[in-house]
Amino acid sequence: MFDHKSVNGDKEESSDFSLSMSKHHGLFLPFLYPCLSDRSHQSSRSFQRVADRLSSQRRSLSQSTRALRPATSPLPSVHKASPQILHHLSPKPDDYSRSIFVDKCSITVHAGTGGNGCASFLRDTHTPDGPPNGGDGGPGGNVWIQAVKGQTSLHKLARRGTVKAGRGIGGQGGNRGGSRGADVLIQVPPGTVVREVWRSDPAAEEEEKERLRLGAGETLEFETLQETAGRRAAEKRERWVYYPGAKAQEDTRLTMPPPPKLRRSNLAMMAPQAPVELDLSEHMEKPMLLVAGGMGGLGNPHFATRDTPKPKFASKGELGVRLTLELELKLLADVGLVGLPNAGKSTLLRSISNSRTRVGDWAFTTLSPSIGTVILDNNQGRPIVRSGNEDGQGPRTSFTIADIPGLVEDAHLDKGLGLGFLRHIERARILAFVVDLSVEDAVLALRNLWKEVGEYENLRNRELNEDTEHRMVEWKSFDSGTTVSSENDEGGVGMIIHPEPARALEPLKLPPISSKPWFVVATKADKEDTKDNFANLQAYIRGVESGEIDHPSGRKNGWRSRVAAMPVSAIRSEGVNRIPAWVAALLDSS
Ligand SMILES: Nc1nc2c(ncn2[C@@H]2O[C@H](COP(=O)(O)OP(=O)(O)OP(=O)(O)O)[C@@H](O)[C@H]2O)c(=O)[nH]1
Ligand SMILES: [Mg+2]
Repeated sequence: MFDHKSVNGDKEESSDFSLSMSKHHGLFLPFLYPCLSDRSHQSSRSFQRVADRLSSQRRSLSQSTRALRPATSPLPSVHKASPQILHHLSPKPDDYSRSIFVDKCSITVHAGTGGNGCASFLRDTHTPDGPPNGGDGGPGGNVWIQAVKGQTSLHKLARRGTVKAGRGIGGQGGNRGGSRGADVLIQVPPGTVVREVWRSDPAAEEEEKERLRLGAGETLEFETLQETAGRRAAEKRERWVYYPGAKAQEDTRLTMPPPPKLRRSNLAMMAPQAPVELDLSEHMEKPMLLVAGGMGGLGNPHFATRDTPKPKFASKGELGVRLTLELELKLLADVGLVGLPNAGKSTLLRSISNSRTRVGDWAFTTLSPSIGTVILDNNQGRPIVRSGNEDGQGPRTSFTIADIPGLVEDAHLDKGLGLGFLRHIERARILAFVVDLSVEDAVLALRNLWKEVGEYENLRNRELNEDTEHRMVEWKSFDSGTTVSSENDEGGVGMIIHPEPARALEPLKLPPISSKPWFVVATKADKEDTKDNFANLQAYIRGVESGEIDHPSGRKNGWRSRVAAMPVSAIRSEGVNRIPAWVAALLDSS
């Protein structure tokens, strides 16, 4: 049923797919609630087969000694010590792995500085005072960026803070050029948006200064003789290296040519134009150049003239470009688990993925999102759930699930763990609403969750509009261009700031939450007296799907095709194997 053709291919098969999807009302029940099942659906068989295979595979992996209960037997209430509860799903308080998750960070990137040129002269037995033969310095290292599958968080980069490429090696005597500095590669998860906040580009800044100095003329007039002397002395220090034999005093008296213009390497043409704005939504086979290293300095033969045939100086390597970038995950995971505190989200995540997130019988056990990966493979190189685009990147072998900390009422007013966590919800491709069947009316719980999500979305849109208006006003007060000029009191000369001050970035634009595919996971179905609650929930979902009942977000064009409610007992790992197959099919069709 979930093969490639049925998802991507011809009409007939896809209609079979949607038919079988729409018959889910009978599909998910026999496992936990046999009396509610509708046995007439023949199309559920293959689905059941896939789920059973996943189930047997997982059972053998967890080495559970649990005996399967006959499907028709009544389900007893759960006790902590019950041998039927899988120990990794009801772990001891300290049995969890810490997950460090960062979805937004800012880093400073330094392209490598070029190596210095060399000032040396040929010396051998027959040539005591030979011609200049200093080699050029090597260029500085480049910084590359690549989105790679399998990465889920930016925490490593956030901790690193600054990424520096290697410095070019200086030239040597005998016309030997220095080697290139070491490149660095920044790896980010697919779905990362990279935006430039600040840039210092010595070559561009010098060009700009030169243009203003020559073009406007005023600046030169204002420069006193003392200032000019100061500038030249600074240039001597910053732009030149001297032959070791040249005496310190001689340095200052040397008549130096004007320093060579700062150059850009050919590679720099490949780097994205300033300001950098990249949306790395897909896995990249090859890295992409972010910023090229500075050019190496020139050796002393470059400065030999008729008047100075043996220059005792060479130029220094050029400083590399420095950037401050803001990295933000636009896509957190394929599925986001949304539910009240203590609903059982972490247990569910542990039962279907490799995650070892913390589980506890109290609210707010999970304090920051953690991501689990669900492998759709039978560990023998064959996908157990066939999914993925044939013409795209081949079959899908896994997907990711984010355990988002519990939502409470008025979370959109920053209550509970607040807005930060609502922000994560809009970064999941599919939403899985987790409701606890044993606590309260599941329909009410679902509607409250949607209400919070909807309120947050309204709030965010309002903020976004206000922000845009604010920006428009601010924009008018500045001159456009690379320099920022502000009129002084007398309405005189503009002030030129190099490098440009940091930019304020707009919030990312993301698709509306109500348009995301969603489904409901009704957990703790093993507890007593949950049957009616589930039946109500299922009737509600059926109504939403058929359009008789409004979308729970209250939006007219909210996503309502193929909505489902699945009863599961995460703690016993019962009913959960339907989730991977369902998600894979949703991912394929969205
Ligand atoms: N009987 C039963 N208990 C469950 C089930 N799933 C989870 N629990 C229990 O419910 C409690 C809360 O589970 P968690 O997975 O920590 O809940 P959570 O939604 O992650 O909670 P927060 O992290 O606080 O938002 C734990 O004591 C679990 O053992 C289930 O399917 N059946
Ligand atoms: Mg949790």
